[in-house]
Amino acid sequence: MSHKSAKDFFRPLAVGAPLPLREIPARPSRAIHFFDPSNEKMAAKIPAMVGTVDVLLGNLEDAIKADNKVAAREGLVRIAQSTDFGPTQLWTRINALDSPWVLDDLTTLVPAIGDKLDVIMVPKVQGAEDIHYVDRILAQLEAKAGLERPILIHAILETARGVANVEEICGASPRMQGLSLGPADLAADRKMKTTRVGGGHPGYLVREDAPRDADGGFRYDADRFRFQQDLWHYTMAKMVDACATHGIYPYWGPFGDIKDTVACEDQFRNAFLLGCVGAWSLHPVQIEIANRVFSPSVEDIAHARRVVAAMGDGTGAVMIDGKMEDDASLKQCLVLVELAEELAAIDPVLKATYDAIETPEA
Ligand SMILES: CC(C)(COP(=O)(O)OP(=O)(O)OC[C@H]1O[C@@H](n2cnc3c(N)ncnc32)[C@H](O)[C@@H]1OP(=O)(O)O)[C@@H](O)C(=O)NCCC(=O)NCCSC(=O)C[C@](C)(O)C(=O)O
Ligand SMILES: [Mg+2]
Repeated sequence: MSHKSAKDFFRPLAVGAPLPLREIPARPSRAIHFFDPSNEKMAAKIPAMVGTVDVLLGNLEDAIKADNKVAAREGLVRIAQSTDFGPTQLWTRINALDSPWVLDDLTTLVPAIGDKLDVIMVPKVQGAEDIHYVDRILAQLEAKAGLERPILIHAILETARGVANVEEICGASPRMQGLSLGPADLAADRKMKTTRVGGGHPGYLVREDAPRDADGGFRYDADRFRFQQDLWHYTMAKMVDACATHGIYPYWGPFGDIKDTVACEDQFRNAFLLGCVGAWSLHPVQIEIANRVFSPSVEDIAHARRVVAAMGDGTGAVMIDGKMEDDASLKQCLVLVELAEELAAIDPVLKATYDAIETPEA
């Protein structure tokens, strides 16, 4: 296998294409809100959603009927050209690389709205070769269109091979912005036996030990505590490590049970706690959940600022509320404080909330 030199990695892949980025900016992306640009009712709502959600994503792949693929592509061009997105990012999800639509997706979108598109989400990525293909064709199209900044790539992890190759996918191009977990396609590809789009399953559980009866035997009753386990823990943790290693961002994907906002919140919070920066929203009701869950809480920020103030130059150890704090726990607190600052910069309500927290004297 041949490897690029470190310097080659940051040279454009086509003459005249913009220089690749050396770091992926930490732009807030708590909710990636999906809409179908061929659905007129949905599309009509998009301009008014600018500023209420971090990312608006015009979906061209699954969930768009085959007969509407061209209308969705053209609808996205129209919406992008006629909307001022302000602080909100515009992303798209193109069709799969083996589909009859993807070449036209790329050759239409980049010249028409490449200056407005921040990120292109690529579904069903299997390995680095898929990223290399998109990387080169984007460079050619960017050069032709005279674009000044590179469009970034986000891969969906939704095949067993993609999961096995997750590290090479993350490191395949300086365009790589992040990964989302696609629980529906991944379940099908692995032949998992859940038919749900994300979430737990009542059959995937651990049961309390059988209690002993009076003569020292066991009572194997069905009626014992059961704890549902997380079907997605392994994949999510693997994805988070791969993204952190390569300096890109991990996301939970969709939660299909739109009416169960409580379980959606749980799924999103698990992802937040494990290191993800956001999740997808499929319906307007999920935007508020993601915005809340992927923003550090007032309690977390109050605590983190206390630790920052108490740690002075960042070395040594102190006691706060009976707990030891040191260099490492200070770093944990700085993760939350820095995230809060990034979010406050684009979310005035959150800024006011964080500003109102009493900060202790150093
Ligand atoms: C779930 C559905 C069918 C319910 O649609 P509905 O019309 O039944 O919902 P509703 O509650 O009746 O809608 C209320 C209002 O909100 C509007 N609305 C509703 N949704 C949206 C939206 N997203 N954006 C903007 N507006 C929206 C809708 O048009 C309606 O407007 P109205 O009040 O004027 O009548 C609908 O919300 C929808 O189609 N959402 C997007 C689905 C989607 O993008 N799926 C693909 C991503 S998941 C995936 O691909 C898997 C993955 C990763 O690949 C893998 O795991 O493998
Ligand atoms: Mg999928």
